[in-house]
Amino acid sequence: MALSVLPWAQQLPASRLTQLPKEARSVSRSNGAERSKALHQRILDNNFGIVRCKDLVWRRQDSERFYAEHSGRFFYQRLVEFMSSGPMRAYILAREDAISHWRELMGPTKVFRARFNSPASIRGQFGLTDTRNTTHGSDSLESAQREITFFFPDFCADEWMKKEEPLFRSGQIRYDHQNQIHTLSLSS
Ligand SMILES: Nc1nc2c(ncn2[C@@H]2O[C@H](COP(=O)(O)OP(=O)(O)OP(=O)(O)O)[C@@H](O)[C@H]2O)c(=O)[nH]1
Ligand SMILES: Nc1ncnc2c1ncn2[C@@H]1O[C@H](COP(=O)(O)OP(=O)(O)O)[C@@H](O)[C@H]1O
Repeated sequence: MALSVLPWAQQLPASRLTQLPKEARSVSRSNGAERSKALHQRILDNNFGIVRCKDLVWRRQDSERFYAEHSGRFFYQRLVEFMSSGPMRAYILAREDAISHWRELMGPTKVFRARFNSPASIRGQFGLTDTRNTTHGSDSLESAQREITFFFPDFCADEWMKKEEPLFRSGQIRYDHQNQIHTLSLSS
C-alpha cells in the first residue's frame, strides 16, 4: 500500500499502501479541478488500486504537524502555508511496490530536475516550484502507516491487509465510478 496526497485538493503499501497529491492556492485558482482529474486518471492508468480517496482542506496546524520533521528548514514556512492554502486530495493506493512506483511516477522533489530528467513525471509536468511540486508520497512503509493514520484515522490497515489486500492483489476488485475508488467485486 502507499499514501499519496494530491494538493488540490495528494497512500498505503505493506508491500504496498500510500500517496498524497498537493495542489493549492495558485493551482486550484486556475485549473485545479482539471489537474486533479488528470492526476486521478494517471493513478488509474498506472494500475494502482484506489483504497480510499478524500478531498479536504488543511488548517495551518495540520500542515505544521504533518511536516514537523522539516521545521527549521528554510522552506518550512512556505511549505506549511502552501499546504494549508487550498483544497487537496488524499489517497490510499495499493499495488505491488506502491511506494517506489508512486515516487517514480511523481518524479524528483526539485522541479527543474523533474522537468529536465523526468519530463513525463507528475512533478515534471505540473510542478511549479520546489515547494509547490504538486504531490506528496510516503517514502517508506513506516511513514505510509503514519501518514495514512493522519489522513484516514478510521482506516484500520491491519484489518485491510488481512481481509482485503489479498483480494486487491488477485484483482478481485472493480472501479466504483461514483465514489472514485476500487471496491471488492462481490463473489456470491
Ligand atoms: N538554501 C536555500 N535555498 C533556497 C532559499 N530560498 C530559496 N531557495 C532555493 O532556491 C530555488 C528557487 O527558490 P525560489 O525561486 O525562491 O522559489 P519560490 O519562487 O519562492 O517558490 P516556492 O519555493 O514555492 O516558495 C529553490 O531550489 C529553493 O529551494 C534559502 O533561503 N536557502
Ligand atoms: N530544497 C527545497 N526547496 C523548497 N521546498 C522543498 C525543498 N526540499 C523539500 N521541499 C518541500 O518539502 C516537501 C517534503 O520534502 P521531502 O520529504 O524531502 O521531499 P519529497 O516530497 O520528494 O519526499 C517537498 O515535497 C517540497 O514541497
